Amino acid sequence: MEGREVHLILNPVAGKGRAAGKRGRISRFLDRFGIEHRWHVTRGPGDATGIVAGLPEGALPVAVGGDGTVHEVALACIGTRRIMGVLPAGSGNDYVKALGIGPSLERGLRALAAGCVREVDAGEVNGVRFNNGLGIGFDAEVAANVVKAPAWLGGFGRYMWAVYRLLRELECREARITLDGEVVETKTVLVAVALGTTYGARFRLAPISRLDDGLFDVIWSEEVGIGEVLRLIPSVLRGRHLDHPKVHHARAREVAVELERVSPAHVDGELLPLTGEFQARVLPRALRVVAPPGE
Ligand SMILES: Nc1ncnc2c1ncn2[C@@H]1O[C@H](COP(=O)(O)OP(=O)(O)OP(=O)(O)O)[C@@H](O)[C@H]1O
Repeated sequence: MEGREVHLILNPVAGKGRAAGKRGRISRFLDRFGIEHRWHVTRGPGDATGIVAGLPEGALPVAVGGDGTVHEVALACIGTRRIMGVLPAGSGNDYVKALGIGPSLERGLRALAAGCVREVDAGEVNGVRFNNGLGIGFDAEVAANVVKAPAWLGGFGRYMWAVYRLLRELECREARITLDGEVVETKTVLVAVALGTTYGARFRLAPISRLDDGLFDVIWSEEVGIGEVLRLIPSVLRGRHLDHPKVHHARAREVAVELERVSPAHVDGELLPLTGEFQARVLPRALRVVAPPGE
């Protein structure tokens, strides 16, 4: 990190407000390593992207929050040469799992001090960029309902609350999925177009995804009922669902998904405008992130 001014982009409400309390520990750690830093506190959704876009060239923004904050910082860095860092401090810390940092703030700080930079893939769907993944269908309905869950349940608890609430109205949709020109027709409960491994605070939907292979890992189900989804949930938590006969996996650079009806969808947990047509493509190694070296 030599010579680079570190700009910590803190989302004070992340982690149910606990992120703000980590400020002292982070500053002490960086001071010990002689890393100059400045704090920026976000004031609402979208603020982090604007703050990072306004930083001088060569400054290194570090998202201090959850996946929403990482997504907003990444939006200002994808496709530029700007390097970003991540210090996990949210309720959902999915992206850091794929980066090899995991949910530990200590590991994030050590990675920052070591200063190893990885070039990783980003994605774009219908013109919207993302760093971790696109989810269409059930996954996004859950993301939309998580906000209604009681805060005391925590990130994973709130996600499970939404999953069980939505199971009663579980719906599979006719879908035409095109993977680098190969067409699959199916009826599905969800299609995940993944860069990272983990979604919804703990679901290892794409356990074998790599961040720098230039490919999406696409996972989709065939038509499934409530009982099957209930049985699949523990497998997805452990990342063991890919050998289930109704779960499919493929890799592709370009993915199109056409649904019979509009469906909720999200990128990195942020909801997209309702549509039934999705055109996604990988942006190979378009993002530079401070992270432990990849294997
Ligand atoms: N000052 C603020 N007040 C309210 N919301 C904010 C503020 N700053 C940022 N945000 C928004 O908070 C949202 C959630 O942040 P983030 O994902 O980083 O934390 P989290 O604890 O993991 O949250 P969640 O569990 O809701 O995903 C982001 O979408 C961001 O835009």
